[in-house]
Amino acid sequence: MTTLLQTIDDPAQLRQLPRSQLEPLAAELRAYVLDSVSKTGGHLSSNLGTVELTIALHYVFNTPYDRIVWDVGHQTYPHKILTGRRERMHTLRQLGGLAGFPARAESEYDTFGTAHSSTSISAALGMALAAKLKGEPRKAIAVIGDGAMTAGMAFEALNNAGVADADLLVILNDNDMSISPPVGALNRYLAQLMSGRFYAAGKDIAKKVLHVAPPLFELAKRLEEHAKGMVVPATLFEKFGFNYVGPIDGHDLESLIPTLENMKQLKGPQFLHVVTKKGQGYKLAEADPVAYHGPGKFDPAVGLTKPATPPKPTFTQVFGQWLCDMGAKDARLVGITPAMREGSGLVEFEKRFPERYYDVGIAEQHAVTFAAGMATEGLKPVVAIYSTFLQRAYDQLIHDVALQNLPVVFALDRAGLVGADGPTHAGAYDIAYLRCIPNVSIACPADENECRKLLTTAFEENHPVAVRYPRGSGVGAAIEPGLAPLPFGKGEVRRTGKRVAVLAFGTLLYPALAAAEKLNCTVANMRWAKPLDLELLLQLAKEHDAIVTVEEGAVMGGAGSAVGEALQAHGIAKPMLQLGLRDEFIPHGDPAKLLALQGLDAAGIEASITARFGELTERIAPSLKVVGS
Ligand SMILES: Cc1ncc(C[n+]2csc(CCOP(=O)(O)OP(=O)(O)O)c2C)c(N)n1
Ligand SMILES: CC(=O)[C@@H](O)[C@H](O)COP(=O)(O)O
Ligand SMILES: [Mg+2]
Repeated sequence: MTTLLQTIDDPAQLRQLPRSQLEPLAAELRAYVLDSVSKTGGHLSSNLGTVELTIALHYVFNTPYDRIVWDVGHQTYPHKILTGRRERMHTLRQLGGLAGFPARAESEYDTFGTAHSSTSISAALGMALAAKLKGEPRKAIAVIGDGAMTAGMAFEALNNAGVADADLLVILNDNDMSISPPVGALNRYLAQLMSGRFYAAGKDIAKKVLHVAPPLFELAKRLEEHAKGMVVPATLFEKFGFNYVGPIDGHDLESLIPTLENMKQLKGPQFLHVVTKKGQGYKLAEADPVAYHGPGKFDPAVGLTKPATPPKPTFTQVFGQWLCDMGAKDARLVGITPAMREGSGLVEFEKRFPERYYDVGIAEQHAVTFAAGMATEGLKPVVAIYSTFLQRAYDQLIHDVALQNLPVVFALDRAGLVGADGPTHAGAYDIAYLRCIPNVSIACPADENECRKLLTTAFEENHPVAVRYPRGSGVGAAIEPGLAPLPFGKGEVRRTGKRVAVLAFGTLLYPALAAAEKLNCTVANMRWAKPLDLELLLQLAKEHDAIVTVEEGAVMGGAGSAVGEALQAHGIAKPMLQLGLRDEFIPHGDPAKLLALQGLDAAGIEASITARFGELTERIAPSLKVVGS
């Protein structure tokens, strides 16, 4: 039997449905999302929460002519399903499959690529003003979550949009959650809006917007009424120049559709506040939206389960443990996260040291300058941040931390390829973007034990140091429990071979060792991309005919470039091969496969060395014995 959902390959078909069929459609869509995410893994709670909103938006607006920009984009699975991608949902976040976020290359309905948060209002305002300049009557809609709304960028856009003569609709999807429970004064304010006498049942609100009034007129009227003490104060969003409507129930199509239909006719900046529940409709996700924010595969009948045998600790866990241990030893340590408590491994630290734990919201720029301020007062801030999200705070890193040479530790998680999230989240650039900043050092641990030790080294230094480590686990090195550091700026030789020296930065040391074992190359674990261990480098250059560098980061400007620059500066001309991430955006997919495609697995490294320096190498052993593993 054909289901209702199967009849929708395009939102134009959705718009033909009678209103009475939308609720059954929502039920099917929700079940489809749950079923497909349980088979592929991916973002779940946020998608279960946007089912009705997605239907209502495509039902009321003439998409793709009207533009919907989804903030972060991790809530767009219902949108993907309704816009012709239903049958490809089983490929989600896999190599060659659908992306986990909106992607312009994937569909004309994905009007703007997102994944880093809080860009939607800016982008939609740009679209709205472009439409105006071109004389096109299209609408632009930004859908932004309460978490994403905490970022400075969202407020920069509101500030601009509130006085722009643009037909922009901002929809605040307020589920009272970020990935973890939301933080900050804005969250408190939104809670007040919901609990106070502003709150009205959806249908009443729908009536309120039935008469189409120019927003400025509405605002003037409200100000007048306020002066007379007749109404509650204008909301923050009205003060920003928006016509504010809400809050309304974001799961009630009978509220959403008439409200959107009416707001569609209004001119100028409009703001609709909808209230949704993260995980709506799947009891386990409703009860624990954090666990179901981005689960792996699971059986929906059972829910998430613990693996029978405990897996190797992830680098994130190694960091989290180190932070607690160092926090116990040194009361100056403070832990800072821009809204990534779980992902960055700070759950335990918050429990044990709540007074030294700071979740600042989705506010990377603020997080970095906030850390700088603390460092000026003698504290030792550790900013736990994904490599990709530190990109947001580049000026703060240079101007507020490095220029003043402040001792801030950057625990740079997700360095290198991250897999299913794809190019938006890959930590490909940190070595390149950090290396050029004076005073900043960069440690690249090769395994879990080194990670712990290098964090200690970083903490003991009196200047900014980043310790970069990848998503997931490494080789499973035994972790020494103490807090002993490794020497600052020093690497080590891990294998002595002939003629070709392979210099590895980070976890690719292990495939490099495997490749070198076959070709009888020397391998150095360089550990620091900055400062380079010059003594070791010059020694290796003297003793070998060729140098190969290996890193899980962009080749351009990366650690290999640093080696080339250093050799040149010392007047050493050596044939060099730089292996790392190519100058391209690397798609989503299984990280091991992606690394292999980049030629960064053992076989790829061996093949590249053979292709370039084959005559210098000796093929010595058929086995893949890895030194030190
Ligand atoms: C710049 C940036 N920082 C952090 C993140 C990680 N992140 C993804 S979703 C999310 C929470 C977003 O909360 P909200 O906008 O309320 O959406 P919800 O998850 O509640 O649906 C965070 C912190 C990100 N994507 N981009
Ligand atoms: C959408 C977003 O930015 C996060 O949910 C991210 O996908 C989390 O990534 P990790 O799974 O690596 O923590
Ligand atoms: Mg939210």
